Formats: sequence, structure tokens, C-alpha cells
Amino acid sequence: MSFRVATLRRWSLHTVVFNFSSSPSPQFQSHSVLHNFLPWLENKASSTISSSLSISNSSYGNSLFASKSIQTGDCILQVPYSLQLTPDNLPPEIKPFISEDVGNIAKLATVLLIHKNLGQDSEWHPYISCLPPQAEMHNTIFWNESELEMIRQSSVYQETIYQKSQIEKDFLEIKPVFQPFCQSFGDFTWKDFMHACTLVGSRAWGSTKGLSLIPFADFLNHDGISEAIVMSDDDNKCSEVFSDRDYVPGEQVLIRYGKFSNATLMLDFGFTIPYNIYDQVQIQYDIPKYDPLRHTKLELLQQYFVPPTKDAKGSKYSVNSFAIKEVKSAGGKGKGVPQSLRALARVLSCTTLQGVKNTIFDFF
Ligand SMILES: C[S@@+](CC[C@H](N)C(=O)[O-])C[C@H]1O[C@@H](n2cnc3c(N)ncnc32)[C@H](O)[C@@H]1O
Repeated sequence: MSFRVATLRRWSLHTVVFNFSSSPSPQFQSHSVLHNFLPWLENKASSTISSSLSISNSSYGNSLFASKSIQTGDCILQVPYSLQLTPDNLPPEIKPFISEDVGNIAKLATVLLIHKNLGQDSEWHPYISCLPPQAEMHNTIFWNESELEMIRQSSVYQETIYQKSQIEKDFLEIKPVFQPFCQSFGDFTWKDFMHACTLVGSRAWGSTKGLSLIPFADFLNHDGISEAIVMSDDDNKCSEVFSDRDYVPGEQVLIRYGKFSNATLMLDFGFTIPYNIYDQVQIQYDIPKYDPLRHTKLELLQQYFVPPTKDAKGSKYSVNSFAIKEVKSAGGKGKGVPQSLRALARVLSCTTLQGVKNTIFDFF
């Protein structure tokens, strides 16, 4: 059997940490809409999707709960590929006219919008009607100016601006293609498009089709320390999840979306977690132009500090920056000033070439 790990789709790369407490409580979906969802999906699949999970609400919005005892290693859900929404679901009238430059998130968002506009006539109506409205999403692209001002110094701010500009670019490409088909597929605004892109960005997994919305699996919420992840079983053509622990009936079942920092979770998913073992802070630095040692100092820092592995196009901070993943000290984790920060402070404050050279011996 060939299994692949599916990771929830990322827009780009991020870092920087700031602690937000829990988000406002979501408006709850009506009980009957949620209750009818799994029978509807299983009927569509002509197979059992899950015999051990049920849908309900929690403070995280739609959530999956153990409906009976679950043991470590149990397969808790199987969603056939044929029931997943991908960019391939774009109507053939539109598909050929969408530029190669438009990303998969935008394409899949367009699929969602078409089905949303079709309302009850859409075969996906029961799924679409369970997706959270924009008012329940707290991703930073929905923050107002004064909220964004609070994170202005962080790279999440830059990432938010970048993400918004990417969505705008895709919107301007897709909108004219869509226009002649408004009669059939309805119309959408910039706000609708941004909401749809954020839905896709926060609940679609990378797949052989580029990106897949996996109904039911996408009601699972995130726990950074869970070992349970969404897997792709190409032989059986389905996505599945195996439990990483035992659950008693009524407990919420959680999975790990990816090894994401709080900055990534905030940007792409609209929440953070209090103790995040994958957290990291992006430190940006610059040396004043009037510093006669500027060139030497920059060269040294760029040589010894590892920059982010991937670069987000348009990000200003990626060249002179490095990530701090974990603070270690003699007394244990999470205390003290990280070695790399002390090294940075020392380099920045050097006033002689010899001083800079000594820093190499002391720190690097
Ligand atoms: C893949 S969906 C999970 C289902 C979602 N709760 C819903 O209502 O459909 C991801 C979204 O769930 C919420 N979420 C997931 N894990 C969370 C957590 N640990 N804390 C707070 N919100 C969480 C966030 O709104 C996130 O964008």
C-alpha cells in the first residue's frame, strides 16, 4: 500500500510569534444540518466514511467527536478521492480560460463560489452550508487597520499584506473570465472571493490534484502535539486518518495539520495555541548605513545565521533574518536569552574590526 502524508495547504512562509488568546466563540451550525451531514456524505459515497466519529460544535467551530471508544491505530475515517473537491471541478466552460498564473487556492475557491451561488441546486449544498461564514474567521487578512497596527513590526504583517495582494491578483484574473458565465454560475465580489480563498487556505490539503477539500476530514481541529495526520492512500483512492491515541465516547478527536508556528496558524487558520512546540520567531536585523563596519557585520551575520528555508516572494524580511525555534538555557527549555540573539546583539554593538572577529570565536 502506498501512503502519502497530506499537509494542510500553506499559502507561503511565515514566522514571528505573538500571543493571542482564544478567538471569539463561533456561531454554531444548526444541530440538524450537522447531524444530517455524515449520512448525506455516506449516501453520496455509497460507502462508510466513519463509524466512530460524529459532528458537533465546540469552541473551535465544527468538530468531530468520538461516537464510540477509539483505540490507538484505528482507522477513524476514509473519504474517497471521488468525494473531494479539487481545482479539476472547475466547469469546462471556464477552466481553459483561467491563466496558468492563477494558483490552486484561487481555482478551488472559484469552485466553492460556483457551488455556493447555485444554492440548493448544487450537489454540494449540504457541505457548503456547513462551512464557516467570514464573520467566524479570524485570519489576519480579515483584521481591520487598528488590529493590523498591533502586529505592524512582525513578519505576519508583511505576510498578511502579501497574501491579500496575491488574492487580489488572482481575483483580477478570474473575474473577467467568470463574467460571461454569470447567468449560469452567478456573480461574486472581492469580499466573497477573499472569504472563499481563506476557506480553502485553512481547510484544503495538498494532493495529487494540487489541492483537495476533503469533506468531513476538514471538520477535524488541530492539536500541535497530535501524531494523527491526514494520509493519502493512492491504492484505495481515499484519504484516511488513523488515531494516535485512545478516545472515550464524547471526546473531541484532534489531528495535526502540520508542524506550524503560531504565526502560521494565525495567518492561515485564524488561531494560535498556548504552548506550541513548533513555535518560532523570525528575527529581522539591519545595520545602520553610517556604521563603518556595516559590510563586515552583514557578511558575518549572513554567513552564520541560517535564513528561512523558503522565500515568500515580495517579503522584505527574508534576507537579513533568521529564525529562533527553541530557547534553551542551562536551567532547561524556555528560559534565558537565546545564544543567537546574544550573538546578534554583540555583533551590532561592536565598534572595532577586532571586536567583530572576537565574536566569531565567542559565539560561532
Ligand atoms: C480544517 S478547519 C476545522 C473545522 C472547523 N472548526 C469548522 O468549523 O469547520 C480549520 C479551522 O478550525 C478552527 N480550529 C482548528 N483547530 C483549532 C484550535 N486548536 N483552536 C482554535 N480553532 C481551531 C480554525 O478556525 C481553523 O481555521
